[in-house]
Amino acid sequence: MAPQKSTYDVIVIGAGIQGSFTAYHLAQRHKDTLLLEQFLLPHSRGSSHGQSRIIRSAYAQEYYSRMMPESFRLWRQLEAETGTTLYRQTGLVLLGPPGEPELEACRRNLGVDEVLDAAALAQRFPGFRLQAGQVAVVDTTAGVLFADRALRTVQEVFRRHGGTLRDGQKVLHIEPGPMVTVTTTAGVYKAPRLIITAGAWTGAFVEKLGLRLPLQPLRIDVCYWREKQPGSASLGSVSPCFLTLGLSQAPHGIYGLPSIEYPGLMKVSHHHGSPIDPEKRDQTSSSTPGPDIAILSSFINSYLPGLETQPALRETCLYTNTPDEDFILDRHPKFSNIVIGAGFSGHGFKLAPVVGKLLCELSLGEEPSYNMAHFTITRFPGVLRAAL
Ligand SMILES: Cc1cc2nc3c(=O)[nH]c(=O)nc-3n(C[C@H](O)[C@H](O)[C@H](O)COP(=O)(O)OP(=O)(O)OC[C@H]3O[C@@H](n4cnc5c(N)ncnc54)[C@H](O)[C@@H]3O)c2cc1C
Ligand SMILES: O=C(O)[C@@H]1CCCCN1
Repeated sequence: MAPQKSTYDVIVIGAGIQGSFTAYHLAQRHKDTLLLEQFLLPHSRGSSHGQSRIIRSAYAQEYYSRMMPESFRLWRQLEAETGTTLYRQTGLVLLGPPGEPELEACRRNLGVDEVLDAAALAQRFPGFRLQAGQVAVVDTTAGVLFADRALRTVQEVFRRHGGTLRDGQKVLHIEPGPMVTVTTTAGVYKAPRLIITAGAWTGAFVEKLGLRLPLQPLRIDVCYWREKQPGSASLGSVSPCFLTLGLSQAPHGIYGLPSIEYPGLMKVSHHHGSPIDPEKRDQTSSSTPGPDIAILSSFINSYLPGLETQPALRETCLYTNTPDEDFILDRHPKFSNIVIGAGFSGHGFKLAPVVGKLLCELSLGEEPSYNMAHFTITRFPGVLRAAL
């Protein structure tokens, strides 16, 4: 057997959606790229699994909404390149109290004048019942990304462009230097550039490289609720995604997507979870309904009368949050040939094509295509440990 190749132009650690898109951009630019993943693919232990994610232009922060046209374009390009459907336009309803600052900022950034009241919303989307005094803003560009399929597709194209993907290899050690050495459970690899996109594991990882990043992994309970009338909230019906802003009973927001994963079951969950060590995620039981489920049940009872009020199914997923919920996309302050992409705080999937492009640009020493001020490591004080 020929000895395994061990030297590359770039090594990317973590084959979730961010690492996979980063590797895809690098390979498209003819960089000899190695993408390493600790688990056998596909897997459901990180943040990128499941069949659906929301994609929307509606963002309160202009620096994200400005990236969305390019992200939509790159998703379409991937669809065209592979002949695969990855996106379904459904629209998205943002709902909350009138004048709520985030809702207003989203409306402004969308360039939408219209604000719907309960009657207007019910006419457009019959499944929704707004509460008195609340309003809705509609993002017509929004829809659902077919997440598992998207991840598989981007990895396939990466390979087609000559990239190497090795799964079932956990990275154990990184030795910085002009040639970075990466030791895994199965081999030793070298490259002049390294990119770390290790999701919820990133904090522990970079700690060994002298960085204390404020990354908090959260365990998210994903809940599915049965349609009383089968098919009423399916992709084929007039059923949009939705997101609440500024509701007092759910300050982090409640969101939902039409029934996709499981016919007849609509996903409705909190945009929040409980702190967890990613290595111990299965040690906490999720079988007993907690207070968060009671809030969701009550929300469904009021706003989505077409659904039953007890969850039919619960799954788990991981967020990795930063304190300001903005991403970290930056070079290591001391080792500039090591780039870090982390802290996607539960909203990174839709932007992965642009994130991948930015991480690729940072790694190749190019001027990034967008203003990176909100994504720097140094916005957090005291991240560089004195010892290094
Ligand atoms: C329930 C839920 C709903 C969401 N909804 C939306 C949404 O609607 N819209 C949206 O835009 N975003 C959404 N997100 C967020 C989005 O899914 C994440 O931001 C995104 O998947 C993060 O991808 P990642 O590549 O950073 O992490 P991951 O997918 O976790 O990838 C990191 C990878 O690194 C690997 N790794 C870690 N350590 C090592 C090691 N030592 N060696 C080798 N490999 C390693 C891991 O195994 C993992 O595969 C949601 C997330 C969740 C959990
Ligand atoms: O990024 C998004 O669009 C969604 C919003 C709701 C929570 C999960 N992420």
